[in-house]
Amino acid sequence: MSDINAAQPPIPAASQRRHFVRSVLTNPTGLAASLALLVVIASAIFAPLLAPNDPSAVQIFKVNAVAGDGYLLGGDGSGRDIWSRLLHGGRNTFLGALITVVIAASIGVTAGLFAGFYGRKLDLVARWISDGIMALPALIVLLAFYQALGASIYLSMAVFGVMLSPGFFRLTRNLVNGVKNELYIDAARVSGLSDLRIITKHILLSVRAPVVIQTSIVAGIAIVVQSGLEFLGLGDPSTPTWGGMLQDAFSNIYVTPQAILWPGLAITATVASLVLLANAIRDRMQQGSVQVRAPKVLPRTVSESLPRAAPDVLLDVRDLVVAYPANDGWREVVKGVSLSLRRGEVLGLVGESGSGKSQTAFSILGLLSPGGRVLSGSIQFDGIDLGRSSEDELRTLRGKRIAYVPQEPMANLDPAFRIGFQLVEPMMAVLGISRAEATRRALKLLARVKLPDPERVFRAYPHEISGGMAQRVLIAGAVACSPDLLIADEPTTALDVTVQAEVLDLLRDLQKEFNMAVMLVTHNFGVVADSCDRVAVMKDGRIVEINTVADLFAAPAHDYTRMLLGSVLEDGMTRTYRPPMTEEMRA
Ligand SMILES: Nc1ncnc2c1ncn2[C@@H]1O[C@H](COP(=O)(O)OP(=O)(O)OP(=O)(O)O)[C@@H](O)[C@H]1O
Repeated sequence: MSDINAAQPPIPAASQRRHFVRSVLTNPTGLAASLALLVVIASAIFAPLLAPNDPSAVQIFKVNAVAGDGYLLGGDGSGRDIWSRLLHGGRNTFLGALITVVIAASIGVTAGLFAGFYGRKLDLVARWISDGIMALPALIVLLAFYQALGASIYLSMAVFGVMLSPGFFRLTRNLVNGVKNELYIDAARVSGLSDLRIITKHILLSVRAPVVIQTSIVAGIAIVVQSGLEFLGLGDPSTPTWGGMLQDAFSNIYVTPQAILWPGLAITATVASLVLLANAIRDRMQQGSVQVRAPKVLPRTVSESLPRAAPDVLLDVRDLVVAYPANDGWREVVKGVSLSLRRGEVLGLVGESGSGKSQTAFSILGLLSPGGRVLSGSIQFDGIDLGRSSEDELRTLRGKRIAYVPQEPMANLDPAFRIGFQLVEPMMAVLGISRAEATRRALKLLARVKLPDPERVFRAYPHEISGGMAQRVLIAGAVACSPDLLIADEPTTALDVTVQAEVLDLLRDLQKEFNMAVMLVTHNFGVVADSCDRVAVMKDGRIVEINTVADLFAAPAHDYTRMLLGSVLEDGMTRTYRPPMTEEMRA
């Protein structure tokens, strides 16, 4: 069965939930399973209306009768209507399964939530109990309880619910362990929410999807086990159930072999539908976060022919429009951006949060988030039209000629591998060099980015180094193949202020050494002043001003630039330039 042992991001909004359900139903398996379940459940609910006969009424002349004469599917060994018993049997079978699922999920999920959240002794005790229950042979326990508690299959199913609760417990506990240290949980704690509210609101939300899958599977198991017990003769013979029908049909198999078909089919179809529905939900979850389906109509078209950029221009972006699907069509997040970057030049991309800086950078890298599209415009890199390049061509460019330094260094190193491995493998693949040569170069690069004791860092795992060291490692990896263009997306934001300055100095030195063009995405005009030749100011997905750093600081043309510079001045962050005081600023 699938891996459902991973917490999923919460699916918060009602509209997103609707999209989630819709996308499960657009999967043919999900749709077929849901329809089948709907039919079976509806016929069980409306059994008293749909059943033509009393399911317990015996007609002696209809014993093992063939279909017809008021008995749609024939009569059973006691002369009762198989069709009516099938409908009513569904009711009773579902009731048994429901009891099992409710008890298993309530005990298991509650225990898992609290044990996972609080850990320590509570977790230890809960695990002991769970392991103890799992060690019991379920069938023997059920038979013993049946003897002790009397002939009620529902009591047995309640006991079976307790036996299945460790499955829910383990799943939930593992999921909670995965999410309880997330920042949004810390934020909820800091905001003063009680533990109970955090557990029931935030944590339960993020673990519910795998729990839903588990519920579906357990319901299938409960139906099979209940039918099995009834087939063995347990349960109330006067109550119609699918398992009881199986037993009756089996004892008359040589007289009316077809009678076993109907309860068998009902059980098989229901259990298969539950498992297939669980698989469809799991498949949907594995596709990642909920996405809005892309509208079919594109508002603009990608330009057909590109005028060739000037020879010293390495990157030429023209009228770039990037959009994401929204409920009412496309939502443009980059709205006609044009910029160019010469070889060896450093361009700063500044603007407030959400102004489209990263989306501009990611479209150059060809790494927009799922759903994101370049709707129009063009991106030329050294004469290559990136909009028309295949994914393979882009991958080759990204590895070798266009490098990227991310915002969160730790999140971009794989915790499972040593630093050395993460530097050496890409170098071997991209440059086609031997492991020994790649190792030699990696050590040299680690020394070049001024990491103390490069040998130790080479052998270290990411958690054994600091954030600043991790960023140096990533910079070393980025320049390993002497790229022509380096895109650095707020490379110092996650770092300590003193480390920020060192990393910026390093980037500047490497830029000169490798004569790289650098696109530096930042909020910080101080960084622009220190590191860039030119700067583009973005607001609401557009470039409102682009100029050399000196001219822009000396005479900002746009109100928004002046406002940004004004706020920088208040923070005292600009180290080199001081913007001139405008009338507004004086006021
Ligand atoms: N995956 C996505 N789906 C939909 N919209 C997105 C997605 N990623 C980003 N956006 C939207 O694109 C817009 C621009 O985001 P972008 O990340 O480029 O901002 P930014 O200027 O880099 O901000 P910051 O400095 O905070 O990183 C924002 O309104 C954001 O909500």
